[in-house]
Amino acid sequence: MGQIEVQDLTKDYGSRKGIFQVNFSVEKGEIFGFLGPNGAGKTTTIRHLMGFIRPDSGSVSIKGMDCFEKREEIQKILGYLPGEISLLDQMTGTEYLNFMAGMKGLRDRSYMNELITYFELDPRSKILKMSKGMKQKLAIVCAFMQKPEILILDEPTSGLDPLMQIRFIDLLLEEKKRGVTILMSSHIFEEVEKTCDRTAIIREGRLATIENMNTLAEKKKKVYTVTFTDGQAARNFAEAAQKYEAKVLDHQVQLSAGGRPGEVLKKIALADPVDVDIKSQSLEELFLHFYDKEEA
Ligand SMILES: Nc1ncnc2c1ncn2[C@@H]1O[C@H](COP(=O)(O)OP(=O)(O)OP(=O)(O)O)[C@@H](O)[C@H]1O
Repeated sequence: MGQIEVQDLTKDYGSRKGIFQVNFSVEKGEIFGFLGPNGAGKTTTIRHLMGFIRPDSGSVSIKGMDCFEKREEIQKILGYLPGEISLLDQMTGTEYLNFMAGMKGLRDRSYMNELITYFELDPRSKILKMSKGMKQKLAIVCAFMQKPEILILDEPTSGLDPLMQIRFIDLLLEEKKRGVTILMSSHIFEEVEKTCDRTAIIREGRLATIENMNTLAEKKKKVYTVTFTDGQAARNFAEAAQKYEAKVLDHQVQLSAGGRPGEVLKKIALADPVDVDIKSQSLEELFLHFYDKEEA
């Protein structure tokens, strides 16, 4: 059984809003991505995991504990980063972190301080006066500081600048090495691609697909741009490589093909070109159609 189990989870808000028959599980040590357009049901699913809402039907459990019945126990062991952060505005960042550390029974504050330094956060000012990015950093420190074995992260990098986004991804990869189980919703394909083992796409409250990121690499189309010394050599090669949708552009030929690259590369090698450039389709190109209402 997975660390996180979601079975036939349904919450019907009426007017076709909500989540319907959602099924997935997340194994120990796995990073599971949760993608989908605005209003698809990511936050609603996550709020069930935190025990904030009770399912209409189906079940949600973490480490075998029902998320609603055992919400107090579960919230204690989880690191949680909410999508919309509401912090205690009148406190300073430092007061807030100390308050939260106290609530979680965290004695050793050394990792908390390491995280503050790592994200270059100055927690001394009042939360009210903090920028969106600063508040996000504060919430990240709060979610990670107790080194939880399970992390639930709702759009964790929203509001972070590009450098901090990279730092966050590195932190996730470090946590993964520790064997932490992570469920993360996101709108950023690149961070999902860099970190997740599997990714689910939710659309209009229903799971559209769950993809394993390793096997996904094989599904991705690749575009091979093959350069020859002259146009005639390019045209000859294109003729021989028609099955790969060959297109001639002056003395270059573009081929595109899915699957493993071995067969195409052999064909290219036989033609002895001067150069080859290979580009893989991005996760965005592969997944974007799930965001298109027309296609739904
Ligand atoms: N308490 C509620 N009452 C009625 N409808 C709700 C409630 N909470 C959420 N919804 C609706 O359920 C749907 C799913 O919302 P949810 O916040 O889970 O989406 P999301 O995938 O997290 O979106 P985003 O990417 O915009 O954050 C939306 O249509 C939303 O309006």
